[in-house]
Amino acid sequence: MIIKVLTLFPEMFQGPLNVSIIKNAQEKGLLDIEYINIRDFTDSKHKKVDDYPYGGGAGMVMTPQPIFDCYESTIKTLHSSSKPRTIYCSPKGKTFHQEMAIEMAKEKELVFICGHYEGVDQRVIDELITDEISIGDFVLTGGELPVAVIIDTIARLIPGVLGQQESFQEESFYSGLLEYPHYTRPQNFRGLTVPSVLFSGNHKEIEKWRRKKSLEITLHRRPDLIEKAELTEEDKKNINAFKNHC
Ligand SMILES: Cc1cccc(C(=O)NCC2(NC(=O)c3cccc4nocc34)CCCC2)c1
Repeated sequence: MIIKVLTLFPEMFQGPLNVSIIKNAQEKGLLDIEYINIRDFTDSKHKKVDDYPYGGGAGMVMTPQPIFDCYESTIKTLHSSSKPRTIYCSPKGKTFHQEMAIEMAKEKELVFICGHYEGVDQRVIDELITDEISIGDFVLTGGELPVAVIIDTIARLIPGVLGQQESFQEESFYSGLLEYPHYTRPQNFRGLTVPSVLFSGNHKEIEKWRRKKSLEITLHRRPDLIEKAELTEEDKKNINAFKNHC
């Protein structure tokens, strides 16, 4: 997959997308991420990329010219004849969730445009953007971190990016429930012990315990996920038992 990120701050991405699994994916050639600095495309002699908002008000707005020129130059380097999927992260966007990551991971090429200050001139969104996406309801200083989050969720879905072991984790998410508690060595840490079922070697019992813990945690913290999950008869019995105990 080829990803182009149009941003004023390419350095913002050097940390999160240059380590571990995502770095590995790029080294394996499964993913090619290029950062293009929008500032390199401004035609103002003072390198201006933002300006005061028409109609007044606080803050600055990113001007359209550098973004349009940066975008047009970028898509020339892409292979798809049609206009590529172009994502703008913003508080007004559709709330991001795993299904959207799965759908985007099927694309061969993706372009991200990062807003900063108060955002981009609306004409950028109207003319260039195919998907306006939000990662949640909170205030940020810029749209770079949301782009990094979305790239992370997509990259791990590209075949070959996750090792055998990690991709197994993938399955657990699709159960639609929150994960059971994880434990590792030592068995007794400062007197804090690990549930004994995990040493029983009885994989059926261990699976039952894990499923029960997932249901319990999900019921308490994200009951909305229970509605959507595929539940067995045993799951429903366990849920009723939890509800009766509460
Ligand atoms: C609830 C709310 C209301 C009004 C403004 C803001 C706000 O944070 N405005 C600042 C910007 N925020 C985001 O881009 C941004 C923020 C949050 C989630 C996101 N998911 O994608 C992009 C996201 C917009 C231009 C530059 C940064 C937030």
